[in-house]
Amino acid sequence: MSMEKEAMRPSPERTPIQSSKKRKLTNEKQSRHYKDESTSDHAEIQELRRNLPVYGFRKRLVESINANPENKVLLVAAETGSGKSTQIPAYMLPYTGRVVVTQPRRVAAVTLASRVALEHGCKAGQRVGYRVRFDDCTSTETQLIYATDGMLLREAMADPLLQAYSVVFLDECHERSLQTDILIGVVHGARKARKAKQMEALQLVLMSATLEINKFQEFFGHDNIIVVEIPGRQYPVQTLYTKSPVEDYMEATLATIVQIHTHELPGDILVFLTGQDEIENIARLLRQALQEGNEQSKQQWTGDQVQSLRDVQNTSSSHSVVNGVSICPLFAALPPEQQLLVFEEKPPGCFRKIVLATNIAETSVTIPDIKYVVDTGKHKCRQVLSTGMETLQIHDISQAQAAQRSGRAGRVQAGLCFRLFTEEAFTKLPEASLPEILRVSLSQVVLQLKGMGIEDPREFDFVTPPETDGLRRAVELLYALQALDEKLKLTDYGKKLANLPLDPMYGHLLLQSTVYSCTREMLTVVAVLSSDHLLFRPNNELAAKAVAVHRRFASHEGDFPTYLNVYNAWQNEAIYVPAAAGGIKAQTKVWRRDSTKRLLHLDWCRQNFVSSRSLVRAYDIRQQLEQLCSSSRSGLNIDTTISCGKDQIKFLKCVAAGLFLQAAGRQVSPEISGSGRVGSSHGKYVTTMGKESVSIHPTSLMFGRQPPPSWVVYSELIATKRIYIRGVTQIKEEWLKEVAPSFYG
Ligand SMILES: Nc1ncnc2c1ncn2[C@@H]1O[C@H](COP(=O)(O)OP(=O)(O)OP(=O)(O)O)[C@@H](O)[C@H]1O
Repeated sequence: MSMEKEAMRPSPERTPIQSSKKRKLTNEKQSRHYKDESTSDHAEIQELRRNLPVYGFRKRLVESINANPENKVLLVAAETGSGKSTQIPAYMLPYTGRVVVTQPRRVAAVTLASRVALEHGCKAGQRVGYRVRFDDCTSTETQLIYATDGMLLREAMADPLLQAYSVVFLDECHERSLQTDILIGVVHGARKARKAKQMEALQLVLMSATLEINKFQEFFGHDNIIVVEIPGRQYPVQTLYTKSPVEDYMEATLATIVQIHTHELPGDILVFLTGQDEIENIARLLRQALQEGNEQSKQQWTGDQVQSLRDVQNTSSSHSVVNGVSICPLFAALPPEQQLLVFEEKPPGCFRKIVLATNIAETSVTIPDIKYVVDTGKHKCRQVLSTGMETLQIHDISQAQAAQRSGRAGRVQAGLCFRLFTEEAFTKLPEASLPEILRVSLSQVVLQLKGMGIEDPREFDFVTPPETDGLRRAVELLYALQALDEKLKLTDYGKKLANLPLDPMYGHLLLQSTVYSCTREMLTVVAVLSSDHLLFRPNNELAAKAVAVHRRFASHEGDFPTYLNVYNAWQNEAIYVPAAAGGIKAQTKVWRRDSTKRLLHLDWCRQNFVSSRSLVRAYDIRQQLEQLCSSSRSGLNIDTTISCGKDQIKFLKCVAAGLFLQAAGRQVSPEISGSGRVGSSHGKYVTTMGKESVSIHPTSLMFGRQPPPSWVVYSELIATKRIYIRGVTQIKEEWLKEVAPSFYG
């Protein structure tokens, strides 16, 4: 791609967004997450807070929430970076009981809590804390909780009146995430119920930079809301467009990063890509470009070492420093502690950070020192096909998302946003994103609503009601899982499913393990499925070695038994001590005393081309699921030690029983069989639900297996140019009738 610098220059008529007031705080002293209060410049942080646009509105905001006898809903619309998420909830603290602020994403909830704790002179978990799936960092003294929307929804299942809270803030409402949308209805219901019972009023605040005020006026009623619009932003962000459409946005991304790096002033770069694959590819190409650049002009880029950050496995998705440039990936599947590395200061000798992120960095997060944003204008989002199957596909973003992305610059200094599309293309983007409720499978939501006692989901107060077809499909799925009875009431089994923080299908897989006596094994499989890809395949000369090493884990039966083999091998051959129990230091101590020649966790992972992060995350999730399953409070009371041992059939039947709705049979194409290539990796399968034609994904161990399995179940569908299945395990067709007679009988 030829992307001339001139093409990216701002045209005179494009005036950058103006700051309401010039601020002259230097960014060197910006405090970082997790920095102890004693070492931070508290006075400077307080001055920063006073300089935020929302500060002048604090009295009005507090009064709107506090002196609000009619209990109206407050809508706050203010620019990105103006202080909504960090300041407004905290303004309420002296005047109210417990406050919860929801975020669509966990990284935002965690980093906001850390930042606000720092601003208030405490540590996360004290007065300010967070709650995200599999991680509760709150205590009895916590008054301000940042939580993912999913976590608050889960709390509402146990406490529909949300009695623990005085004020609920729903942040980033413009995103219309499924859980936030449902929460709006749930909190609305809780408010009415509390009023009817003459209990303390529950205050509700909706916040966003790009709030569709009309939509919410319609929902709550014009007279029931107070709108506070706060103008101005802290620092200006100049937006630049390409002169003509780019042909290949990956190429354009790389060229733009290199262009910024070589021609623009110091400042960190945040790049929005669609997923892990793209991030890893750009990271690899960037490392090459930086190394080559260094060969050509050593004097231009200081620092000449390729180094890895401490404790981080050197894989293509790891943080790495090349010639003084730190390359940091940020995507949802990265374990939380890896995600947080992005927010840390650059290592010594490093003068620029380049963050390669998915849309998890799009809202609510402040990555200090970001001056440049590169926006591909794309994201990956879930979409239900007409057959009811859910896929992940790449789509254009909305104008609201583009505004959020550019808002990640200009938070601690003036910024520049490079949009890799034309201005005309921008005007053609939809103003707001299509609410997630219209795009995704609703089975989990229907299960949650039923768990909250809402018998008929059609009667729920939806901001945007889902399509009847979507609801019908969700109810059918839950009925097929026997979570609902003939009258569509939640069964006891359904209650158990609703208590698991898992997709209903994975929850079902886990609960089926009690029937097939393989709970120990299935806990591991479900934990691995909730983590990320375990096996790491490098894109370089080590690829063949990795394939050979992986062979020892490979099970002829497919991906699930292979996951189990990897996890069990790690448990037997590696020494791992979780951070809470002493981490690396404790591991090294055990290792010194160990006579069995086990390897340290990271060494084992490196040697076996296994992602250390995915294993640690799977380990954490497994621990928590195990606790939940065995506790009587959850109503599950499962013996988590029951194992099928070497009885592979029990294990495979359980996989079939858990995923019977995701089964596919092999379709032998005549032309392929005619050419004698029966069973080649080109083999296609047809799903039993929806009769979709699918292929095995190349990352599955089943890809290209000879002979190919006749019947499989799968954990995931991926749609690119064709539809692929991943997490593929071989089953027998006759098992389907045995394990799900009411469906296949
Ligand atoms: N971790 C951090 N490090 C440094 N400064 C921060 C940090 N978090 C927040 N800030 C400062 O506080 C400002 C306000 O952040 P806040 O997240 O409250 O804004 P916001 O209005 O909620 O933005 P958005 O709509 O993008 O979520 C930022 O612009 C930045 O100047």
